[in-house]
Amino acid sequence: MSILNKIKENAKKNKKKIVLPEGSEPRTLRAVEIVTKEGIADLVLLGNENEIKNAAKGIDISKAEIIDPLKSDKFDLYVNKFYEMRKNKGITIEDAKKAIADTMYYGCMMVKLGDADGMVSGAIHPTADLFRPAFQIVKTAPGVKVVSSAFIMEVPDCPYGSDGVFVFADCAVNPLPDEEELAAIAIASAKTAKVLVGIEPRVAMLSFSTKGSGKHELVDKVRNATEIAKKLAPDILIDGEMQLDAAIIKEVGELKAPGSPVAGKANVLIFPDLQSGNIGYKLVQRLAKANAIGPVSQGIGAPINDLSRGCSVDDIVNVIAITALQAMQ
Ligand SMILES: CC(C)(COP(=O)(O)OP(=O)(O)OC[C@H]1O[C@@H](n2cnc3c(N)ncnc32)[C@H](O)[C@@H]1OP(=O)(O)O)[C@@H](O)C(=O)NCCC(=O)NCCS
Ligand SMILES: CC(=O)OP(=O)(O)O
Repeated sequence: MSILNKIKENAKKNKKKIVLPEGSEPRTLRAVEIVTKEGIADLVLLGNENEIKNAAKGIDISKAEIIDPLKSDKFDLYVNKFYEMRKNKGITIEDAKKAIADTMYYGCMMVKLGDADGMVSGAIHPTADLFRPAFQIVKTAPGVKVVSSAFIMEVPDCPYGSDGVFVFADCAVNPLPDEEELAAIAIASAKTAKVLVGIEPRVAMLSFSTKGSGKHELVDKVRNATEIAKKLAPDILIDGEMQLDAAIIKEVGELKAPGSPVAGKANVLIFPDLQSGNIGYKLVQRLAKANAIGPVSQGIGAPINDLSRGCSVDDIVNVIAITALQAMQ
């Protein structure tokens, strides 16, 4: 059974309520039909009811709940909660009303207050529009330094990684992680590989250099991050710095990083910054025709996940299933 089918089957065992703030977005509505028909999750669509119903003509969304934040009897409660959370940042009650009228903020507040188990958005909003309210309302999970994101990559006809399955991070959130943040991203991604994907993580800290072959402060940063991650999580197989070929191809790994427990067999690839991470996953997705599942949020206080604006209907179904599964953990 494919990873996705496993995730969907597990999600069905204990149906969770997932809120979708982009309530009238056409791909989202088609995903709603599939998710509710297959029984993967219960869904809430946010937005103006007429707009949602018009956009859904010919699509069966009858099993989903629709909430218009502006007409909701929870509106004032959410406004007051948000005001209390952010008043020390200088916001007024009017600012709080404006925020909660935005479906992204309303959805995050539903999750925060237990009115939904998770949230998925981002088919028409850029990533920052989702993560800002998520950071402000849900915040990071206890003990987590930084929220990051990972893609589960299924590369067809690929002998590398775990039979073509990889976790790539960070591809969506942190533009320029420092050494500690990079280490935290590596540890969080190993957990995603183990818990969500069910593979034993072998984490490569990627660079343009392998074990000192290149000299630059950017290389030093990846090497230092590797040491920090190893100290923080001695039970995880992490190594670096290394180039992508040394990380995934046995012969190159043996040549460039002899004795490494990870080189040549890495299945978790940690990119040094968001430029390389975001470009890297899209290259593999588009040129190698990989299934890119995500971005899956890591280290956030509740299951809130983004989509790429280039997502397909199936991508949305997949991220909803993952979010439901995260809500069970
Ligand atoms: C995610 C992002 C919006 C955060 O932006 P930011 O400018 O740091 O946000 P703000 O300064 O408004 O911070 C908002 C809050 O989030 C917190 N925060 C920011 N980044 C965080 C992170 N990675 N983890 C946890 N908290 C974070 C801040 O500490 C702040 O908290 P506070 O307001 O309670 O003090 C920004 O990093 C970003 O745009 N990233 C790139 C997204 C992107 O374009 N991806 C490519 C396509 S997927
Ligand atoms: C993850 C990602 O790259 O998102 P978008 O394509 O929406 O920018």
